[in-house]
Amino acid sequence: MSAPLRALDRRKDGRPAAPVRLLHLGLGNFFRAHAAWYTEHAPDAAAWGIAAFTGRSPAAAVALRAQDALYTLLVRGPDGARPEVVSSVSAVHTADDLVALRAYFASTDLAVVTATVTEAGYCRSSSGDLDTASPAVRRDIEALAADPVAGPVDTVPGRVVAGLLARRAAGAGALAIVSNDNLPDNGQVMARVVSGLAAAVDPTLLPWIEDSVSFVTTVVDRITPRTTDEDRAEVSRQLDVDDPEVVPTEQFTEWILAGDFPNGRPAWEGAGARFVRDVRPFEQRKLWLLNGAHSLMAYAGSIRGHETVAQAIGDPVVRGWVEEWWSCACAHLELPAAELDDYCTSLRTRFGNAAIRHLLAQIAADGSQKVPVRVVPVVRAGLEDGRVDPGATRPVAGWIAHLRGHGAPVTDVRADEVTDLSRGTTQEAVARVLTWLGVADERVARVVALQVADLEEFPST
Ligand SMILES: NC(=O)c1ccc[n+]([C@@H]2O[C@H](COP(=O)([O-])OP(=O)(O)OC[C@H]3O[C@@H](n4cnc5c(N)ncnc54)[C@H](O)[C@@H]3O)[C@@H](O)[C@H]2O)c1
Ligand SMILES: O=P(O)(O)OC[C@@H](O)[C@@H](O)[C@H](O)[C@H](O)CO
Repeated sequence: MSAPLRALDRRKDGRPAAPVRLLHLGLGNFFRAHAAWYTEHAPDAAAWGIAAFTGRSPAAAVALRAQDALYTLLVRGPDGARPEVVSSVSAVHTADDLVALRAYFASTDLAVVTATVTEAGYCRSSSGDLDTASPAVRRDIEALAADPVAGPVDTVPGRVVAGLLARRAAGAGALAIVSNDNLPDNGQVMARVVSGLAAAVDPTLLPWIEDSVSFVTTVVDRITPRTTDEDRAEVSRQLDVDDPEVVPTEQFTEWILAGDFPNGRPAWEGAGARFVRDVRPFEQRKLWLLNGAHSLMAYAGSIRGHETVAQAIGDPVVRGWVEEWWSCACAHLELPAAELDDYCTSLRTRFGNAAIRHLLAQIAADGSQKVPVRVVPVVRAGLEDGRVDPGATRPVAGWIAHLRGHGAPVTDVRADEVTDLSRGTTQEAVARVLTWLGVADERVARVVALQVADLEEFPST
C-alpha cells in the first residue's frame, strides 16, 4: 500500500511553508495547475506562501489539510506522465472560514489576491453589472451593511468586499486583485462586481478602492481536466504515495498579465509569466480559438456521441467544423497570420492529446456564461463585414441543440432561463436564443436553424 503524501518529505528542500502573502479564492484544479505552479517555480518562492479558500464545497480544503496542503501535479504529455509535488500552498481554508479571510486581508503582508471561481462566480447580470436581483447577492449586501466587521457572506464579490472592509479598517494599505478566469477583461469584470457590491454596502469604500486596489487583467491557459482514478493510480505507481488530490494537466502553460502590484508580487516572470500593457490581442486569440473551439466540440461533438476533446477532434467531421471555426475567427484577430497559424497548429496537438481526459460535459457547463464571450463576438464581427459565416454560427447552433436536449446534459447557472428560450419549433428557439445573445438577424437565424436541424438529426446515444 502507498504511503500518504505528507509522509513524503514535507517540502521539497525541507523548508517550512512560506509566509502567506498571497490569498486565493477557488481551490479548484486549475488554480493548482496554474497560479500555484507559477508561484512554486518563481525564483523567490520561499517568500510567497498562498492561503487558498474553497469556493463552495469544503471537500478540497479538508482533503488538502490532511496532507499539509501538498499535492501532486501530474503533467500528462504525449511522452508519458510526469508527477511533481507542489508546495506553494501554505494554508487551506473552507469558504466559510471568514475569520481567517478577514485576518489575511487585514495583514500588511498580504500583497495579492487571485481568483479562479468560474465565470458564474462573479454574479453578473446580463448587463455585466453585479446581479443585485440574485438572492445570494442581496443577502451579502444586507449582512455587510448590518455588520461590516463580522457579517456572513457567501458570494465572491461579497467575500472580497468583506476582506477590503477589514483591510481598510486595519490601515493595511494597497494590494492587487487578479482574476484568472476565462473572461474578457477579467480584471474589469472583478472591479465592476466588487465596486457594485461595495457601493450598495458602504459608498465610502469606493474612493478607498480606487486609491488602494489594483485590478489586474490576465489571459490564462493550461488545459486542466477533472481528476480521474487513473491519475491517482499513476502517481501511486510512480511516487509510491497515496494522493487523492492529484491534479492532471498538460505541459503547455501560459499566463499573461497587465496591471500594477502596489504591494509587490512573486517574480512569476521567472517561471514564464509575461507582463504586458494590454492583454486584449492575446485574450481574443485564446478565448476564440481555444475556448470557442472547446465549446463547439462540447455541444456539436457530444451530439455526435463523443465524450472527450481528444475523441471529438479525432472525428473528421468535428475536426472540419473546428477548422472552419478557426478560419472565421482568425479573420477578425489582430495578430499576425503566422502567429495565428502557429497557435492553431499547437491547438491541434493539444486537443489531440489523448492522455488528457477532458470531458466535453465539463466544458459544456454554464454555456450561458461562455457562448456570449467565446463565440458571439466572431458572429457579430462577420455581420459587421456583411457576412454570415456558417463556420462561425455552428457553435451557437450546437448550444441551441444542446439546450433542446441533445448531446451533453445541461448544467447551467441560468439553466431555467436558457432552456426556456430553446423550447418550441427550431425557428422559435433560434429566434429567441439569438435575441438573448444580442445577434438577432434574419440571415443568421436561417443558417443557424438549418444547422440545428442537421445536428438534431444525429441519432442520440
Ligand atoms: N480547467 C481549465 O482548463 C482552466 C483553464 C483556464 C482557466 N480556467 C478558469 O478556471 C475556472 C475554474 O476551473 P477549474 O478547472 O479549477 O474548476 P474546478 O471545478 O476544479 O474549481 C472551481 C472552483 O471555483 C469554485 N466555484 C465554482 N462556482 C463558484 C461560485 N458560484 N462561487 C464561488 N466559487 C465558485 C469551486 O468551489 C472551486 O473552488 C474556470 O471556470 C475558468 O474560468 C480553467
Ligand atoms: O474552464 P471553463 O469552464 O471556463 O472552460 C472549459 C475549457 O474551455 C477551459 O477550461 C480550457 O480548457 C482552458 O481555458 C484552457 O486554458
